[in-house]
Amino acid sequence: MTSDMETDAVRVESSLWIQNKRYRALLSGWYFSWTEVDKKNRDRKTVSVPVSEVIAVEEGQVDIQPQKRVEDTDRDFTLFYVKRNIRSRGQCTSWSLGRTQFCCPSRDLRDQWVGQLRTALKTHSPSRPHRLLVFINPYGGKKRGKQIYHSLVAPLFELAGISSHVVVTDRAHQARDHILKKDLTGFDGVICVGGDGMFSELLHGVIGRTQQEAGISEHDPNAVLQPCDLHIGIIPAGSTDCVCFATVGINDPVTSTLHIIIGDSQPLDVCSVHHHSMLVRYSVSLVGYGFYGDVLAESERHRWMGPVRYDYSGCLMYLCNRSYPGIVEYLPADPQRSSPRDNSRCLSGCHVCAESTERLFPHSDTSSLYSSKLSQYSSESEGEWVRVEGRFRCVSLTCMSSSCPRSPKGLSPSAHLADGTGDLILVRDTNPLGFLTYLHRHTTTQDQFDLPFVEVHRVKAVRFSLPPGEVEEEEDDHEEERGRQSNTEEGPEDPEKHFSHNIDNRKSISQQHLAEWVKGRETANSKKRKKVFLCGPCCSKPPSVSVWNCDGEILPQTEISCRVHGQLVRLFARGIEDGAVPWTCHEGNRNCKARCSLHN
Ligand SMILES: Nc1ncnc2c1ncn2[C@@H]1O[C@H](COP(=O)(O)OP(=O)(O)OP(=O)(O)O)[C@@H](O)[C@H]1O
Repeated sequence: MTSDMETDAVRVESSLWIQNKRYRALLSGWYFSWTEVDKKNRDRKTVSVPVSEVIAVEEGQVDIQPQKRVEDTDRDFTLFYVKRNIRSRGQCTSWSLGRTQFCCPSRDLRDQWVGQLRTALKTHSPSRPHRLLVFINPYGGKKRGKQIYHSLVAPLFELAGISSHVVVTDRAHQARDHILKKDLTGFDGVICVGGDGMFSELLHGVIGRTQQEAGISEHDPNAVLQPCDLHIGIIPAGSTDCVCFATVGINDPVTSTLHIIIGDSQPLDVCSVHHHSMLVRYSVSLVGYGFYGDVLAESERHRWMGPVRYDYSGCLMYLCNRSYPGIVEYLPADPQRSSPRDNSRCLSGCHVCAESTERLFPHSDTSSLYSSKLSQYSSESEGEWVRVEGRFRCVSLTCMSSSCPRSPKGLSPSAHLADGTGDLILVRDTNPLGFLTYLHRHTTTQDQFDLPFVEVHRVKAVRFSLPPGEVEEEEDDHEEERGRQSNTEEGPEDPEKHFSHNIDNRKSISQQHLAEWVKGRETANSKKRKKVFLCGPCCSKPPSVSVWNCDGEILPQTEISCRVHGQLVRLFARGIEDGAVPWTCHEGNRNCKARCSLHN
């Protein structure tokens, strides 16, 4: 074995055997690679694994599948690492656990290799988590959260030496409350096993706790929020796993677990939603009014259908052919930096997001990025608000592409995960065929913004209000609704009151309850409406006010203001990888890119 420790870059080299074949193994800088040597001493196939993607190095012959098996032999060691499963060209890859068993000529050499590899792992992966707090929603998705965690995730955490404290939730909002109130000393991150609803709980808990500790009021719409230290991990096990899909590229529990283990860190923009001076919610994927709000409200009434309720409600709402009046004001982002129509994709290592880190957090190196209070808007002037008034099929604001298996490009294909901006999509009233074309283009390669009734803007903030007449009616409706509820002994309390109360007390709000309230409001609305619209086969008197869908939750408020907070939280993810970059280099491969140490 030769070893060169004089320079910073460790270099260790020796012959190793895999199943009686001789390999030349090399640990050099950031990579561990092994090259098959044929009988004439010629190098053949090389496999190169970044040290940062090594999961564990174990003495002996070790396997963890189907269950843990250790054969403590003297001259063997087993390497576990991230293995990419290339599906087909252009498609996102899942990760799995790679395993290679090496045999050394002596025990001494085996111990040296194990020692050097473990040292390299510590040096090159300083930000791996050691202790995690895991929340499992036993009722999310197909109710397989516990099974997914215990069979797929826990064995990998154990292999990587990560200890975890597991909480199986008994009720909605338990995870959020736990993060807000309990002592989290010693935890390097919080993990949810569930869907977007569970992620949202963790998001609210982590942001809320960070602001409490920093003494910042979340209710102040203009507050500069403190970026959060505690990383969030998502093990997808819900019926909607959009955040996981948009930040990892695939909904796969093993892929997500491996990202958590190697300590990947993806900053994420978060949009705060306020109603006057009250925080309503935080959002990362969609704040949508009109069609997307109606579909959610309708789907909540059909929960018994399971995930198919979204398709059913989507069809129904399309047939209802509704549009809504509204006033949208937005604060444009700098058009020089990027545009929602520049055909770019925010992929792992995105330069737009990297430049934004420098802009959002000037005068800070990455190590101190989240340990000091930083003003991200200090160097920027606010700019001028733009006002748009009209009738809209939908108004959507998204801080990410919001791609999902159904719509691989997403709501806004060129949106960035961490550039401090969101994309505002305004779909004006149009004929049913036009709107169908818009919706259909989300599932094809055609540009959904290339339609005369659609506009898209990259923004820093948005305000939505109703035209004056509608405001009056809206307020009347609330009065009527309140009156109706106070007269009914068992009637639901006013959700707006209920919700603001809950924000302060961090209690749960039932979406079913809200959906009922929305239905009640629609009925009251249509009774009062003097104007009569013919909107489609399913209803003759449509409401003139819709609801907001905020990451899959219905908001009880209509007039809201939204502000994008750049890189407010961090996920254990790295963004969507470009599938074209090879991780394994076969010597002489012309596609070999910077990731391979052997050919650079
Ligand atoms: N033990 C529990 N009982 C009831 N609800 C819970 C429990 N734990 C979490 N929840 C709530 O369930 C909601 C949905 O959970 P999750 O996102 O994990 O699953 P999902 O199947 O994707 O749900 P949806 O399709 O409704 O978003 C979350 O908003 C969360 O607050």
